[in-house]
Amino acid sequence: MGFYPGVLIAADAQARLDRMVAVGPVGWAVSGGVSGRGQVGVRPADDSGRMTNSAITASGLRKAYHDKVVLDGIDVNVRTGTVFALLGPNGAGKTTMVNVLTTLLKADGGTARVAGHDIVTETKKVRASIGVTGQFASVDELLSGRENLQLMVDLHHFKGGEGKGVVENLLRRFDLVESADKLASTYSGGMRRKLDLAMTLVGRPRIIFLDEPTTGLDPRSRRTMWNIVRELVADGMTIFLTTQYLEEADQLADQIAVLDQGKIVAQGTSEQLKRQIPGGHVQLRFAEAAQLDAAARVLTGSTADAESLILRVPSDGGAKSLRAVLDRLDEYAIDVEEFTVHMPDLDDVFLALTGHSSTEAESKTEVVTK
Ligand SMILES: Nc1ncnc2c1ncn2[C@@H]1O[C@H](COP(=O)(O)OP(=O)(O)OP(=O)(O)O)[C@@H](O)[C@H]1O
Repeated sequence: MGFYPGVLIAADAQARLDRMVAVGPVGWAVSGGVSGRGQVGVRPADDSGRMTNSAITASGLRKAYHDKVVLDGIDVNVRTGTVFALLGPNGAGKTTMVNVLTTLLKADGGTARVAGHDIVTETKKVRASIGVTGQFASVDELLSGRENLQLMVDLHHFKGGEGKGVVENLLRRFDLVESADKLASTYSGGMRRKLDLAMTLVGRPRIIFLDEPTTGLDPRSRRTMWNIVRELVADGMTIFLTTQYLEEADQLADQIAVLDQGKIVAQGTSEQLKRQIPGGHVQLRFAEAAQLDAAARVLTGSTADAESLILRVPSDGGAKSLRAVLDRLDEYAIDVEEFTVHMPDLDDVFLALTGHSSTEAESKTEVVTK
């Protein structure tokens, strides 16, 4: 699933222009430098005009396709200037959630406000406040990077020189200067994603929806995208991110919601989620069954797997408890082949919460583009 933010932007250029005029002249931070959290972001106001700290709120959102329930009463609260990650395997309903919040799709029930505006009754205002990049970039392949950006600028009707400044600054900020005049069709997957995001930023959105921004990217491009996201948040933007990568949510998100079969099965910080499952353990591999049995007898609470000759010993991963395990083995002259410390990660969380691993989702990951 994915969608084409270009349609959204084109349909709403005037509203964005109105907002930009209200906000003031365009001035891009070339370096993407830190300007302080919350400094740039304007707090949304609710109907009574009160300022709120929530960039996005949703309550009881429901959506079904025929008899298939995709969103089954979703509640979220995304604080302004933070990264919120909606984590789930393929088909969990992530794109549907993004489409509903960005007003591209009507929910069957529930309410939501984005940038303080109701997604049903204030569609235009919502659209004027957000930027969206999907899994499938809205980049026009027959244009160069610079031309794609210029097209966005033209849609926003910047005045004269201001528009040129925006294009050049974004090219520099996203490290696209060298390839600016090459056709986007020659860009790598990572470059295309960067260009897509740069195009979204032309409208100076306060809230950005990134629908699986790194799916299919190689590890280096993924890290580049993570750094860009961190810079955007440092500049005061709010990011609603969907991902099927546990590490991505762990790395970027202030809050993570785990979506499974239409429901949010857990929500919290990465640390809070990790705390919901049993603690870490030390894994010891032995060369012989006799050694495994001996170790199992002297290390209390351990569980042995005779086939793999592996013993799991509960541990907090701290130096003290690790030393205690090794000292005990020494004391009984038991030789260990391999010693690894395993602290719980989000994959363990997913397994504990949903009863199934996220491996299914990750193994689907499409062809990696360089
Ligand atoms: N227009 C549609 N008509 C019918 N079913 C749909 C439609 N759009 C999505 N679905 C179904 O709804 C479910 C959720 O889809 P969605 O795209 O929201 O999931 P996702 O978590 O974004 O997954 P992916 O990572 O594969 O994009 C899937 O089973 C999908 O097949």
